[in-house]
Order: sequence, then structure tokens, then C-alpha cells
Amino acid sequence: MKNIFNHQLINLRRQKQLSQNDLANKIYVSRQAISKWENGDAEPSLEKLINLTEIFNTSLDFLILGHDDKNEKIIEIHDLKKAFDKPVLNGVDLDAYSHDRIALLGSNGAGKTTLFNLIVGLTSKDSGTINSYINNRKDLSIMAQENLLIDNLKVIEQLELSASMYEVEISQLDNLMKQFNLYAYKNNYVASLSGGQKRKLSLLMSVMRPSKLLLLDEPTVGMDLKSIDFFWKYMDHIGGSIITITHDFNQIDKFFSKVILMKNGKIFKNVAVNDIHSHNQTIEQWYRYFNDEV
Ligand SMILES: Nc1ncnc2c1ncn2[C@@H]1O[C@H](COP(=O)(O)OP(=O)(O)OP(=O)(O)O)[C@@H](O)[C@H]1O
Repeated sequence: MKNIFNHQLINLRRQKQLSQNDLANKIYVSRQAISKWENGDAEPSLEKLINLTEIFNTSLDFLILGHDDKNEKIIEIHDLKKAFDKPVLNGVDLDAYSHDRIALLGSNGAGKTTLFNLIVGLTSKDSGTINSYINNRKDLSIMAQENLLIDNLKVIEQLELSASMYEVEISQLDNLMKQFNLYAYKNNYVASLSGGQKRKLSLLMSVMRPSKLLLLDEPTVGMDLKSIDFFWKYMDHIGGSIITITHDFNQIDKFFSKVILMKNGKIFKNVAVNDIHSHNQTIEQWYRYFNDEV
């Protein structure tokens, strides 16, 4: 299990709208100590960790690992059907749990984005059930395939808009833009960004607050290699359940715990990545075999 304490601390402090000084005063340490913890240069004593769990009303597991030890079901989909001109989803069954990192695979037109849109509520189902055990407004984030950006806003204005919706402190935005290599474009119009920069901005908007379920639709398409590497490293520090539509096979082997293959409007395979590796297969080989793309 990965220790992501410093990321959690930043996120939880922002959620509570506390400055580093405010938090330092509450637990009787210096502001510099908070800064070191958030930069990953030092870690608090157990006593201070416990103080932090009380302030943020959370568990030690959540504070350090980004999730509670219980692997809770967060979404349950049963016999989901959807047709447009022709049937697209023919009875999808899928459960996702709080620790899951799922790569959703399938050929073009298999219905992956349609499934996301149904989960988020952008599309209405024909039949079946989607039971969500999280608060979709607070705990569900999505980075959609089409960038949902407003062209005539400046980058900073676009981010301030999301920050106000997600109750994220505006003072954190400069730091986030620096991490995402967007700071130099802070006052540029969204319309003037390259495709890859727009993807990074969308990604930043979808991860600026912690979520229990994060849906990503082809997140790395259009990004350069450096940005792709940054993206996956960043994702590794995010808590909660993540379902990603991606064909970035190198990363699926490293990052994901499960792969789901959609075919003929159904979940054709739902397998642990470890199981595939234990048969000496890469995910790409497995995918090509089962998706008849050998
Ligand atoms: N709003 C819509 N109106 C009509 N048809 C639609 C609509 N949305 C999706 N479809 C159709 O549903 C099918 C599945 O599309 P979807 O975008 O879900 O596939 P996908 O697996 O995400 O594909 P890709 O890998 O190409 O992004 C396609 O045939 C598509 O044309």
C-alpha cells in the first residue's frame, strides 16, 4: 500500500479551507512543519497524525493510504441496457469497489463512453439498475473524452470556476498549475491551448478535489510522452476508485488492478491484472486474444 499522506494532507486541508498557518495553530506545530509534511520532506509523529484524524474527521488509513481499509462497494450496475439507433449495451453487470483501479477496454463503438455517460447521468438508461453508494455530486469526478472547457475563459478563470464549484481554495491553484506545467499559460485563453494542454487542464479540473470514484475517458490522448509519464505518476497518488478507458497498454500492466473488456454490449471479461500476469501474459496480449485482435 502506498503512503500518500502528503497528498491527502493537502487535499483535506483545502477541503476544510484551512491555511497551513491555521492547521499549524490547531495542532501546535510550526507552519514550516506543515509545509515539510506536505512536500514529503518529513512526517508527523503518531500523536500529530491522530490529531490530524480528529481535525479532518477521518481514519488513519484514509489519511495515510487514501482509503479506508474496508473495500466497500461504491457502485453496482445490473442488466443495464441502452440502444440508440441499434442496441449498444445489452445487459451490463458491473460492481466497483473503493480500492479498484479498473481499465475499461473494448473496440471503438463497444459502448465504453456510453457506460460512463449512464453512470454520470448524462444519458438515460432504457432498463436495468445503477445503484450508487456514494454522493455523486460530491464524490464523483469525471474527465470526459470531449474537453468540457470554456474557450473564452482564461486558464485561471476556468480553474477558479471549478474551484468554486468544488469548494477548493483559490490560493492552491498556482501550485496546481505549476505541477501540471500550465502555470506559464495562466492568463492565456483556453481556446489558445494545444490539444494536449487542454487535456492536462481537464485532468487538473477532475482531480483538484478528492473523489471516491474518478472516471477518465482516454485521459492521455494527445499528451506528449513527458506529460503521459507525469499523468500516471500523479494518478498513483490519488485515493479512491478509478475507472479509466485507455489503450495505454504499457501503463495498464503497471497501474491497474482489474481489466474489464466490453464486447457485444456486455462485460465480456472482468479479470484481476495479477491473474493475467500469473499466466505470463501482458494485458495487451490478453486483450488481443480475447478481443479477436491477434
Ligand atoms: N448520442 C448518441 N446518439 C446516437 N448514437 C450514439 C450516441 N452515443 C453513442 N452512440 C453510438 O453508440 C455506440 C457506442 O458508442 P461509444 O462512444 O459508447 O463507444 P466507445 O466504446 O466509447 O467507442 P470509442 O472507443 O470509439 O470511443 C456507437 O455506435 C455510437 O455511434
